[in-house]
Amino acid sequence: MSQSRILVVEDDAGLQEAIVDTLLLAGYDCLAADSGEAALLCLGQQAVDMVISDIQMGGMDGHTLLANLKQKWPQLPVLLMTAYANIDGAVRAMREGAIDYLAKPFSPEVLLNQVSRYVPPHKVERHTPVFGDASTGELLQLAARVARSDATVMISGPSGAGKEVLARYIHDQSSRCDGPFVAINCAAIPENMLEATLFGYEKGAFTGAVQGCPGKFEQAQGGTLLLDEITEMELGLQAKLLRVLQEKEVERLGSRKTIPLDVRVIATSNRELRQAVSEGEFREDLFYRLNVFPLRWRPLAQRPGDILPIARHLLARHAQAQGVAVPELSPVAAARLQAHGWPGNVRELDNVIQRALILWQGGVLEAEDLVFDSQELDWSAPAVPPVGLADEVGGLGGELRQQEQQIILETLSACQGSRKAVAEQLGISPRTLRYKLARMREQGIDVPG
Ligand SMILES: Nc1ncnc2c1ncn2[C@@H]1O[C@H](COP(=O)(O)OP(=O)(O)OP(=O)(O)O)[C@@H](O)[C@H]1O
Repeated sequence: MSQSRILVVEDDAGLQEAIVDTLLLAGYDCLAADSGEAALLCLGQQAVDMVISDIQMGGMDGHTLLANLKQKWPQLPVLLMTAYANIDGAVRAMREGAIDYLAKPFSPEVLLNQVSRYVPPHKVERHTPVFGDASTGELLQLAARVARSDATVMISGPSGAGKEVLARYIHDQSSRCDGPFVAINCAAIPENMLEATLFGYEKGAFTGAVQGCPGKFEQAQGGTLLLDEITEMELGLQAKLLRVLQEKEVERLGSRKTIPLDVRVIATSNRELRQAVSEGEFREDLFYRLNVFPLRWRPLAQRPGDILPIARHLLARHAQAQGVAVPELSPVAAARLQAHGWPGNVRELDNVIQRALILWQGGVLEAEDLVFDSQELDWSAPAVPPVGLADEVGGLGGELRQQEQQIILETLSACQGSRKAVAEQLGISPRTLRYKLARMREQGIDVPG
């Protein structure tokens, strides 16, 4: 989400500073000008989402500025400020197209109240996932239909395929789109903190809980909660989650008060959920509760029509962020991208594109600019890894990791792919093993399913 930007036009330096500080504290981005002329100059260089302007200023006054703004940027909301004695002028300005006015003096709350009616501090960007493959088009159509209901959705697919992107799309397509979208990665939060993070806690609920805090469920009220990598949740907590989903209410840790919930839940997993159930790692009742509408993101290589549109989208995004022109892909580079196996899916493609932009020397982006994750691991290759990758793959750390990965692969093969047996044999938790396997896949290592 990006911040909304507001231009404050006020010739009283003290008041200008106070308004800018209030808006910055509330999360807005601000520009300031001390005259109508300076405001127009500023708008010629940077886009803003709203203008707040004084009416009485030396030189160009607020009315003339408003007329100029309406001519050049008719959709731009303009809020005017005026002294009590000049309310008539403010009423005239509203007829001329100002959205509203503030009578001076006003409190910070009144200012924020007025501003937030037209522009929220953070702009919610709604994107349709980029695609070109007919099968992805069908999946997105289905997702948009499911979005209209309040059904719980379970998104499965390999790591980096875009599960979170799809979850966000469902939220954006639903009637909850103006509500919050809250994501929590169940694998990234230490097990002992996950419950408190999900359900919230009251002051004193545990050592260190110096003040009460709402959980992710409460934060997602009126919106959507994404439970990413749900299979990483331990069984005890799964039972509590099931209860919350069934009762549609939550109790913060250390509290008896139940809080009714209006939250749509989307869960994701890069594991085969049925297998996790059959291995006793995932509760069957929770599986059925979450799996009301299953959606499956296929690996990138199985939707080849998506590869080039997503690659071009990522090229444009990263080139724009770096302030460089967006390069075209040469036909050979495009064919290389199309031919690659993408074990790390879109995340791997993103890495390849970012690396390509580092190597790119202008003109068309050539096949030589593409360094695939699997090349990076090719220790016999004499090529020097690109800047920034050397620490990642070289040195003692890289060698040890390579050995560890080799051991994991050998044990996997000896245990005929049983993750449980491998974890036991290597003396690590199944969760740690899954994390390591996911990292290996991201690096392009072919991990047997
Ligand atoms: N269709 C798409 N269009 C644009 N960007 C995409 C698309 N799919 C994935 N991405 C980008 O690829 C990256 C990985 O996507 P995402 O985090 O949604 O994957 P994931 O399946 O949730 O991965 P994990 O299982 O590892 O959490 C993100 O940077 C995301 O923006």
